[in-house]
Amino acid sequence: MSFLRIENVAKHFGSLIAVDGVSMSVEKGECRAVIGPNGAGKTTFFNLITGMLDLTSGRVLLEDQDLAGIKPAERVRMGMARTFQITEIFPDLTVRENIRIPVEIAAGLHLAPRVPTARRAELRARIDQLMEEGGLTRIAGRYAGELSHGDQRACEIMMALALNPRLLLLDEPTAGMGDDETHAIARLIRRIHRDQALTIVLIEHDMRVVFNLADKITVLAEGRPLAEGTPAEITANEKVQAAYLGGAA
Ligand SMILES: Nc1ncnc2c1ncn2[C@@H]1O[C@H](COP(=O)(O)OP(=O)(O)OP(=O)(O)O)[C@@H](O)[C@H]1O
Repeated sequence: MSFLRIENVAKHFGSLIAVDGVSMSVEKGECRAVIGPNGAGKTTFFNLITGMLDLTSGRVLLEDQDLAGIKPAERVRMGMARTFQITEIFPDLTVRENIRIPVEIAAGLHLAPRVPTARRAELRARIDQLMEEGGLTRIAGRYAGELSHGDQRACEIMMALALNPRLLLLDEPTAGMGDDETHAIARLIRRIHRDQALTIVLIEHDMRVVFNLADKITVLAEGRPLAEGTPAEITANEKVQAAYLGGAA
């Protein structure tokens, strides 16, 4: 049984076919990269997995459970967390306040009028732990909106992790970053993947990051599956070279 199984999914927007017959099986603990030229359907494919878009056809199964009809918020409760191409954090809150929100949600205490003292200490410890793991402790009191792009992304990733996901979906985690920030985020993702044996699916344009992190790669082109394999197999694949790595991106 694959942890996440996508069966022949399609998404049509009127006459435009954004995703056309894509299947993918991801094993527990795997880091899978989804790559492809601009407009290949990667983000649409993600939105079909998280339930933000309804499928035109096909099936998405998490641990053999068909997710048809299950809303995005419920999928988060089932252990699916994601980050977005454009970072989604609260700019007017500090880093610590940002992390506190999903920690409270995960504990079932968000906006609770009274939090028992014992649980308050437990929440504080969890927030501290997440900030430490994300390299955020040094900037805990800074407003998120004032941070560098890389620190904002690290904050967003740790917010997703605060929900205790079993599957983490990352949409272009290094988009718009310079070399140093890209390396820092790639290191963070590798550490999370290794330490927590988390299943990760990421869309990524930076091939150094993809080849560094991914156990397997799925290549999309014009909404269709083009190839799937290990980084070495994808590098050697002539169809991929022609359609993508050759410069079409
Ligand atoms: N809500 C929508 N309505 C209509 N068309 C859409 C919608 N979302 C995406 N599309 C179209 O579907 C196709 C695939 O888009 P998508 O954003 O999934 O590609 P992508 O591979 O993620 O691209 P990029 O790498 O540029 O982010 C594109 O032609 C896009 O214009």
